[in-house]
Amino acid sequence: MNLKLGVIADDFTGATDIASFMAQAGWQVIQLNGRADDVRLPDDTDAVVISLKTRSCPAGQAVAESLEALAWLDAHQCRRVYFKYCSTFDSTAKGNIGPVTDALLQATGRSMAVLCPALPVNHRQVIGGNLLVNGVALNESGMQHHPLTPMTDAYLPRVMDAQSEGKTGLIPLATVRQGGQAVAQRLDQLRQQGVRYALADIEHDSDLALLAAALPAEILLTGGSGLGGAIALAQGAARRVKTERLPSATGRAVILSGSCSAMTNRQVARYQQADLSQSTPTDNGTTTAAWCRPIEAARCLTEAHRYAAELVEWVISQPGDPAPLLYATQSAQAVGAIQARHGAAVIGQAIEQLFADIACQLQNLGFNKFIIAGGETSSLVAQQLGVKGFTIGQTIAPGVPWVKDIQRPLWLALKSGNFGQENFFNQAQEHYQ
Ligand SMILES: Nc1ncnc2c1ncn2[C@@H]1O[C@H](COP(=O)(O)OP(=O)(O)O)[C@@H](O)[C@H]1O
Ligand SMILES: O=C(O)[C@@H](O)C(=O)COP(=O)(O)O
Repeated sequence: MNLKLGVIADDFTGATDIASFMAQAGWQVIQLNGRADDVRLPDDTDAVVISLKTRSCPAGQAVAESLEALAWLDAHQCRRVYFKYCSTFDSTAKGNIGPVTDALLQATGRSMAVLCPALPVNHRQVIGGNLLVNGVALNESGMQHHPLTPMTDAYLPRVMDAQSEGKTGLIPLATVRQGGQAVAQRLDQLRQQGVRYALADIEHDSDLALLAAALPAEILLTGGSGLGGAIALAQGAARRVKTERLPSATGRAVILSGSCSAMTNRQVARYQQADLSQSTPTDNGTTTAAWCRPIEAARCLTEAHRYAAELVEWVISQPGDPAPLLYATQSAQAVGAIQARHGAAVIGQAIEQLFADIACQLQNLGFNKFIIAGGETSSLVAQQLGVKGFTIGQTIAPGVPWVKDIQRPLWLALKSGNFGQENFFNQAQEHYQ
């Protein structure tokens, strides 16, 4: 095995995101659940993406699991390592992007890392070191309300320096656009200034292409999925024309939404609009379509097992088309009130676990398609479904492909909180064959 790129991703939606961009560029990509030592990789594998759930866990655990993943990549003769984190730089106050980057730098013997969260196709740009989401500053984009990793500062050098051992410097947009030599000179200059992390300004995909071509091999790669896709393209990956596989129309599907991101809120609202004549009242007096059911957060704490069984019964009693949706998705205000009552981590984990329990029971009952919204949610569900690895299928929306369990006839769509159009849940179901 001689992998061109090995990616260590801090959650599962992020992993499918970067895997899909590299696959679209023509690479053979396998996504693994952790180290997955017993998965046999196809001989022509170009890149492996190791999916972890390390975005919001304690920094020490994130470092340890990332180093284990690195050891696996080393053992598979991986030429280049990429640490994939969120295009909105999601991290807690204590990390984990900084600590993991520092640990990977030390373990790989490199002195500098590039930071490149930008993903222009999904409207994430870095200009003057500031991260813009849909044209507004990160801290005004809705990400300031994230349940686990609220982002309250758009100026990334400050965010990175607060959680890492080194100092961040900028590769300005003009330098990126001058290409290879200018970027190399800027990296040298930053190195002489004692800078350890070089944050790249990126406005368009064309800037990513220039950066991908300019970065020397001794720089540790870190960032969102945009740079990963650009690296695959830069290496002439579009040599393979693949027929992408699609989920089978036979077998049942369910949608589980544990994301409270702004776009997921709109997607859940849109999915319920399909036929309001069939709406039913919910406990808080609002109405929801017959195939959609909100989760009552407190019951995940007080009677988790009974509640999971009740929700499974409800899912299997639904006609199935459209796929039933269970959602914990709520507005930032409602989430704030729930967290104040129960604690953010406690309630977050309880809801994730409820979804994972439901998914496992439904899988045992023959469900073969799972559409999951939310990175932490998707990560726990995929881990507990026991998926060892995934092959990458057709793209539903930029950064969200259908993926197939490498060993079983089981399909998943793992949707990052803010990815996809408003009608994503319907779109995902239009891909069956
Ligand atoms: N109604 C709710 N109240 C409190 N926390 C919630 C609620 N719904 C979901 N959560 C938690 O919020 C977190 C959302 O994170 P995640 O799944 O990564 O979504 P995203 O992709 O939008 O970041 C999860 O831990 C989830 O369990
Ligand atoms: O880079 C991205 O934006 C995504 O790949 C990602 O990591 C999103 O995280 P979640 O919204 O928590 O799924």
